[in-house]
Amino acid sequence: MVAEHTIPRTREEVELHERVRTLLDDSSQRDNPMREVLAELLERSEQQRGRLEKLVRISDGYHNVSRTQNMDLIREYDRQIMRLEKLARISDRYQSQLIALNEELKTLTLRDPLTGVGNRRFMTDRLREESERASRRGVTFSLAILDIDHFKNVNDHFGHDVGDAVLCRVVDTVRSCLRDYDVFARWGGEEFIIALPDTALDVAAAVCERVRREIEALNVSCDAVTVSVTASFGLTEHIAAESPSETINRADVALRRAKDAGRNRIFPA
Ligand SMILES: Nc1nc2c(ncn2[C@@H]2O[C@H](COP(=O)(O)OP(=O)(O)OP(=O)(O)O)[C@@H](O)[C@H]2O)c(=O)[nH]1
Repeated sequence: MVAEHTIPRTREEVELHERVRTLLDDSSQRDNPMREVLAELLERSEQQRGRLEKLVRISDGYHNVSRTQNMDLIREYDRQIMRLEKLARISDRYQSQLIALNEELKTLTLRDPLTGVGNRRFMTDRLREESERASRRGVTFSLAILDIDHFKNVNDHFGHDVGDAVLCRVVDTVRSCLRDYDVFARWGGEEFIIALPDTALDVAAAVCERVRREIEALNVSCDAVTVSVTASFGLTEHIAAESPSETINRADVALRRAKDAGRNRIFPA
């Protein structure tokens, strides 16, 4: 392989080189005492040039390796950045899915799965908030416990599915009679609580009467049968400084009285 000259000669250098070569090759100059010195000088100069070219080649090689290494590092860095961006996107998605799941779980723990209304826990939380709000602002709220009459008979005569259908229709009916900010939940079995914020007993009684009448007028068709039910109500107005369970207990006593008095009626505490 012919060594590539990495240090180009200038035109003057080439000419000088040729002139010295011609002189050295000239047989008439063979006995010139300067010839030997000139030949040695040329030889030394070529060796010097050879060393310099070697140095340049090593330095170029080193430069190329380090440039390749730099390029590799930059590519690796870009790859890692892309990977990190992807991870961040996945983590964002994962986080929003977790938040949504959390919300869903929270909703599930506060909802009655059959009817879709709030459950006992939901109502307990809301009543705590409502009684705090009442004492803080000096406002009132009324609370009614609604219990479907002889519901056991519905299940016993028509089956559990019909009983479930009745529960769902009663829930829809009650909801349609309430305002958006009224609070309604299934307290357990065939028993429900209605809390009416900023509502005194007489107004609450009128709301419950409308609900009672709507339930009485219901015809629930399911599994080839049509069922009608009635409901009894124990109603009370929250007393300042009273706990939610004390309010509920008073409404419950009124409900027992409504049942004892013949059902399908509203009894105030
Ligand atoms: N289908 C159905 N029945 C339920 C559900 N939860 C409770 N029950 C039934 O509701 C009935 C309640 O019966 P009781 O407590 O004796 O009350 P009742 O028959 O309504 O009688 P009174 O309240 O005295 O008028 C029981 O038969 C329970 O099995 C439910 O989610 N679905």
